[in-house]
Amino acid sequence: MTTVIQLEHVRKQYGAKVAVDGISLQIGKGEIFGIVGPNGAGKTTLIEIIEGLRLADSGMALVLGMDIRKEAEAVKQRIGVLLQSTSIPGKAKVKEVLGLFASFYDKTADIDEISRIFGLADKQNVYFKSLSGGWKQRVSLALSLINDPDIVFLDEPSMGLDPNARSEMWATIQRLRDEGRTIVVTTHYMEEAEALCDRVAIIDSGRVIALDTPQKLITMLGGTKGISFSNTGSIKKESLSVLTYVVNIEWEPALIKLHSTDLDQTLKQLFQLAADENWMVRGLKLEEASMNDVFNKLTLQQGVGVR
Ligand SMILES: Nc1ncnc2c1ncn2[C@@H]1O[C@H](COP(=O)(O)OP(=O)(O)OP(=O)(O)O)[C@@H](O)[C@H]1O
Repeated sequence: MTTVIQLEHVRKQYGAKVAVDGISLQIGKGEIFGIVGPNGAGKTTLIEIIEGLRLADSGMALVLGMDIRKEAEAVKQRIGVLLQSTSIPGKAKVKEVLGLFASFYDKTADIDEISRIFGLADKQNVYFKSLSGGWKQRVSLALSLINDPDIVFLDEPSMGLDPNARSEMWATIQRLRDEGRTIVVTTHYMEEAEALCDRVAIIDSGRVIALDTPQKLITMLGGTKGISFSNTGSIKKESLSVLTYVVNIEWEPALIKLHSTDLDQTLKQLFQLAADENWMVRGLKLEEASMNDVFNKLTLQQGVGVR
């Protein structure tokens, strides 16, 4: 894997507040790399250091082999950044916005091709401010590619999008990755990190507290899995104590939910218990651990509340 972003002990402090506390990591060419973490974890500060918008106090950030401290302008020509729609002039038409942003760069992508990819061909003469949120987001994404960048930074790319538009956005981002670009995504949606990212770094209090593929993080740290079934009235709470792999029971009037460290063994024991006591397991649902569980477990372990 060719490394396109290399961070060594990057640190940034605002007064007494350490926002980024000695982060080292590598991001490879052609990966979708997710950065997640609670509010105030240091994500924006870290990303803006990599983009050359903020200066680290110490440490080294190499982007496409260039030291961001010394070659920020050269790096900016080769990266794309998803802008908030408020940073885009509303009184300009879509084609004018695309032309304006293209003029900032030495090398530009084919604007007609980009317009086609994002379905903007029919919107060229529409004023940016009159577009809906989803269309504005498409224009923002098109702008982040206007210089045909090697690395694209997407901060909350699907914020405010409906589920269809979100899936479409994910498919587009995956296509960009398949073209060999590197995508760095920050998100507060754990299902987005799980569905979209090849690797995810969980950041808390300025440090990387976990970094791996979503599946490995889930396997390593997800731990328990949920089994729920109807509380039919014929089940006694005390008898569930024979379920040896169950670490927690949520007992509600209509539903019983078991958290188990071994799904298969618990199912076997549950059906055995039902047969022994002559009741039925009705409305059975299995719940796999998710990135949400990983995030909550890790960030709560650090003693920080989550959003
Ligand atoms: N310009 C600044 N001056 C002073 N403190 C700052 C500045 N920017 C960020 N901070 C502080 O640094 C810490 C990290 O902030 P940062 O914005 O990087 O976190 P974040 O993970 O992006 O948060 P969020 O998810 O809320 O956007 C926070 O405590 C924040 O208050």
